[in-house]
Amino acid sequence: MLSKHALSVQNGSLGILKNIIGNAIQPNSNPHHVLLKELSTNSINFDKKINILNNKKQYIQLNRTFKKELFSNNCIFKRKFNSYPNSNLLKKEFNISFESKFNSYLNIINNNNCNNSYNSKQKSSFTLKTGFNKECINNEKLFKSLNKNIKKIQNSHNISSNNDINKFHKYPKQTKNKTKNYRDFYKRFSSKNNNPGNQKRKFFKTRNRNKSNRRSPKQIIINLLIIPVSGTLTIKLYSLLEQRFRENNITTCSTIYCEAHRRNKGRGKNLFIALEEKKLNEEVEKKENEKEIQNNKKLLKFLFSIIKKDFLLVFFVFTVTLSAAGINVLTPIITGDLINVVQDVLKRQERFYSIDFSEFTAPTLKLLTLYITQGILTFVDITLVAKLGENIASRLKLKLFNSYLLQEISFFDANKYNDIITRLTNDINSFKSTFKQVLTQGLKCTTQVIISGIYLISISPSLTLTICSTMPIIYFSMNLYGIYLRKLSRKAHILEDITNFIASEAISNIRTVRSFAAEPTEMKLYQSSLNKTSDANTKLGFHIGIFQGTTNASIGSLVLMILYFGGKQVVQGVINPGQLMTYMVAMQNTQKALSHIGVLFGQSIKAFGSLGRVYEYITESEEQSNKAKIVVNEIEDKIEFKNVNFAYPTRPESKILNNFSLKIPVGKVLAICGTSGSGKSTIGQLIEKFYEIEDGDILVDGISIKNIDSRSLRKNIGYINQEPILFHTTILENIRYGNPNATLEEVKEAARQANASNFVESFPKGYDTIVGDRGVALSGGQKQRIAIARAILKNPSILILDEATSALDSHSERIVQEALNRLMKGRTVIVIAHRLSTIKNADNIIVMKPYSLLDGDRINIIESGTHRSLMRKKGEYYKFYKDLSRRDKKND
Ligand SMILES: Nc1ncnc2c1ncn2[C@@H]1O[C@H](COP(=O)(O)OP(=O)(O)OP(=O)(O)O)[C@@H](O)[C@H]1O
Repeated sequence: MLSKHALSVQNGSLGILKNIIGNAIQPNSNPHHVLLKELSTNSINFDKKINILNNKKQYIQLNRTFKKELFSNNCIFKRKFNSYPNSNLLKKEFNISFESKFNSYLNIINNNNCNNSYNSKQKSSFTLKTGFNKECINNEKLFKSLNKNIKKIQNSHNISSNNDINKFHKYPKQTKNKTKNYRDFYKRFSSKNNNPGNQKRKFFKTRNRNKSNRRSPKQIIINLLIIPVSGTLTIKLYSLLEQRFRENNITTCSTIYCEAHRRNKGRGKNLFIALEEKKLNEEVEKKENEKEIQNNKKLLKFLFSIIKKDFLLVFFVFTVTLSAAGINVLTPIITGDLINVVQDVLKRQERFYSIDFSEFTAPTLKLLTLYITQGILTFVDITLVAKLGENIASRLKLKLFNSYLLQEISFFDANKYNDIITRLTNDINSFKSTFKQVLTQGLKCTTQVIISGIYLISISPSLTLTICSTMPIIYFSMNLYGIYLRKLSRKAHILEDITNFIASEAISNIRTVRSFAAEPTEMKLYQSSLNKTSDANTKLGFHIGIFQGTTNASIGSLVLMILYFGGKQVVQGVINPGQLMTYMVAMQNTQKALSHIGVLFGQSIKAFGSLGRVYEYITESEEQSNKAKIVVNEIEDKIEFKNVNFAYPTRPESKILNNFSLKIPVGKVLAICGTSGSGKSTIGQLIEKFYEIEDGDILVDGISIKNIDSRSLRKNIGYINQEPILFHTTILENIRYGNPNATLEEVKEAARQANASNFVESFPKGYDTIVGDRGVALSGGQKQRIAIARAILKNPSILILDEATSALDSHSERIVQEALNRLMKGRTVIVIAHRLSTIKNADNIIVMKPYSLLDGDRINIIESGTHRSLMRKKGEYYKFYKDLSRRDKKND
């Protein structure tokens, strides 16, 4: 509230200040009064405002002209203020520090490039709207008392009401007599020691001296001629320039003011903010436009690079399409010829000549040839375009899929699964179909419109003119309605997507739905969404009906018009009946082609958008993969975290690791334990290079992980977590995922070592058993053992076990643990707390705490050492160990 108020005051003040400076407030309204009143009544608000402005400084850029103008104005203004004879008395009267307020005031003006130049009329309307006048009215009493005081002061100092300040204002219009005042002012204002007392004294002193002292002719010339003339000229020039400047800016100001007015529902208080926002928005808009142009250029280049591989195909499609368009234009002409022949024959029949049907043969044969050629061309066209479309779509899909596989893990955190898949399917498919249509229909329609248009004019220019005057009205109103229809269709599509999403989510989580007995809830949700979709589709159908009906009626009316006006011309002998027929068909074709072009235009914009989305993902992954990397074949020494600071890219504000340092020597076992959310799994993910670190470094054998090729690094790492994900394929293929070249024997051996062979062989189809989507057809322990067999085949030098057995019952856990123990032998192991025995025997144990729970700027590791040393310490690890052993005993 206060800040709004302050803004209003500031805006109002600025306007007044500008008016004072620009002499828009004439002598009777003493600028001091206005300023002093304002400063005194709004002292708190000014302070507040200054704080706001300081925070906003980064948004403010000074316009050079303005800066200059304000600077010069400040000087004049400051002089005026300082020249006031009794500012000290006023200070006392209002008990405020004028100097500081005034400086704050200047600060505001200096820091802000406000283009509000107003003339006096604008000023009054502006101040009225900003509420500044209200302030004045509210403080009328204060103002009156201020005036009284000023009068007292003036009387006590014998200063007439027509005081020097007012004379200064009048200066540009002053005549010879007033030159003296200017000179006095000039001297006084340029004086270094221009405090009010001194100035007053100097003023009278100078006057007296002027009377008594004689001057040299040179000095007289300087005083009487050069100073006033040059001064007058300078001021004239300045006011001229200012006038021009003001005129230029009035339009801007009123726009800004309207904006401010609108934003504040008519109160018009935030002019200043509106000004800043407008400028900021303009800059952002400009940058965005430039960026969009650049992006479109890149996109076209990308599209060209995709299409150019099928250059020959594109060439054939063009040729065939253009030929088909030519035939489409020729058909009505030949039809017209046929009609003329019929008419001739009929005329002759009227005159009792014998009928010769052979005359029909030529145009009929011509028409037949055209229809057959058109059929063949259409066939070739569709086949070629289908091939071209598929080629382009496949290339795009391959590129996009490849980009997905190369994306950083953070990409999958930031983007929804559905969006990712939609771009691969819907977006590319929509682009493909539109591309095909634009290439064939678009090209065909455009050619047809051009050739038919010329032909129509050549048959009857007057008829074409009459028809053309009505066609745009029909065409544009239909297009407008078409936009509305597309909006409705988009809405129906979205609702349909939501309905499908509700169904797919319920089905994919059917176990959860069942266990919570949530079937009725899901049903209700689905039904309500279905109802909405159905309503939207019904509405769409209704409007499509109106659209089609109106379109048909309009086309009918158009045909009628052609028949009416064309028929008249036939009777007048301007055109023959064949030409009328040709005209009618050609016009209908043109009209259809035009509406088709309109639809295609809308579609191509959408398709371009789809391609843009695909391209965005492709370029993102190219940026990732372009970073050159060092290949590591084997990790021989150690992995070292060096002062690592990390936050997940999707949640940059919550820090997970703070100044984290840790050494993991090769061949040793490191156990990480600590409270949930402390970042244990994060360490594993960083070693896998799933995320880039912000600060600090992770060194693998002394090489920064940033420079290491991710794939070569990951080949050395085996990651087994609580919930291993299997592919919807056979057990054999799932185990082989660890090493695609492994033989069946090697797979079986890995399964044996992972304690998986028994249960696999008990299945009727053995290793060929399909595990179901994400392995749903297997138990948790079985999935875990398949994952271990997979890791054994991969043979990694580093193993990360992230709570690998925590979701299993004690029997399965024992079996899996046995397999894990076998897997761990001879490898560097990072165990994220799960089994007491593993933790106990680890070479090093670290205990972590979430960064958010740490006091001050501490690191996440709160304890580290061997089991013995930590137990002796009886700290966090001791508590954790006791908890875990109690839980284990309970489970047993
Ligand atoms: N992909 C992610 N995006 C954003 N934040 C994440 C992501 N993964 C984890 N976090 C956050 O990072 C913090 C540490 O998570 P992490 O999984 O490393 O903890 P943890 O110690 O392994 O926990 P737990 O023992 O419960 O598995 C948590 O606050 C979590 O919410």
